[in-house]
Amino acid sequence: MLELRGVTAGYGRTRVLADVTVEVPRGGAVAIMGHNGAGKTTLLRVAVGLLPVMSGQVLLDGADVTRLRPNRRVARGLGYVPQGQLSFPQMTTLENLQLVSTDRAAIDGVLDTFPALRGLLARRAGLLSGGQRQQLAIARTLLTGPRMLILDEPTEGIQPNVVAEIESVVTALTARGDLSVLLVEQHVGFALRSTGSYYVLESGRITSSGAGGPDALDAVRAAMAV
Ligand SMILES: Nc1ncnc2c1ncn2[C@@H]1O[C@H](COP(=O)(O)OP(=O)(O)OP(=O)(O)O)[C@@H](O)[C@H]1O
Repeated sequence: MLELRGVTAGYGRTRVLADVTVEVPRGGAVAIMGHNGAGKTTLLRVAVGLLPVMSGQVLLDGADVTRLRPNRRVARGLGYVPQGQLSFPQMTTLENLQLVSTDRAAIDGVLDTFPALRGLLARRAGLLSGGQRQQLAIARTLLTGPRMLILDEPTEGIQPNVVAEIESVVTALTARGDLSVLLVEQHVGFALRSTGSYYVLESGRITSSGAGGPDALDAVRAAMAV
């Protein structure tokens, strides 16, 4: 479970987030939506500990982690997949995974969620498609065994015909029940289908929130049209 309580944060003296409160329940999945520049990545960076709060608190499984460094949060079960499908391009898919764990059983377990990667283990990551590289980035983070997974725009820069593949991976993860997920995603339909609740962030403030599902589509579109 992850909670941001009344978080105000930004860069230098510039405030980007103002009094933001977000809760991801244990085993639940939450989507954050909003226009470019609304502060979504900033919110995730605060959750992970890459950016300090100006005020407010971050709680992980009920414990106050506001002052903990990112590596200490990871040790407590936080996993973060930043934007950009990051991988080491000269290394193979398998070698990229082995940077986190050389336990073949653990790698096999994670690959169950990424059947597309199984046949690509010997291929250099630099030769993978954007969608495949995104799956590799998520798989690598899953190898750290997180209970709380943070995904920043997994479909960013992905060809439209592969977005459904990423959606099915994310949906499989959010359906697991033993993993909490915080998802930033521009594709509103995908975000609502794969999560249980949503928040809309506009100019650093939460302007709308509610239960997810297809019924929320109109509410979110209206909130984002303002
Ligand atoms: N390192 C930084 N230094 C100064 N300002 C920054 C920095 N990173 C982001 N910002 C500013 O903070 C605001 C919010 O940026 P952020 O990346 O959190 O938005 P976002 O909602 O994730 O946008 P996008 O959908 O484009 O990724 C923007 O005005 C941005 O210019």
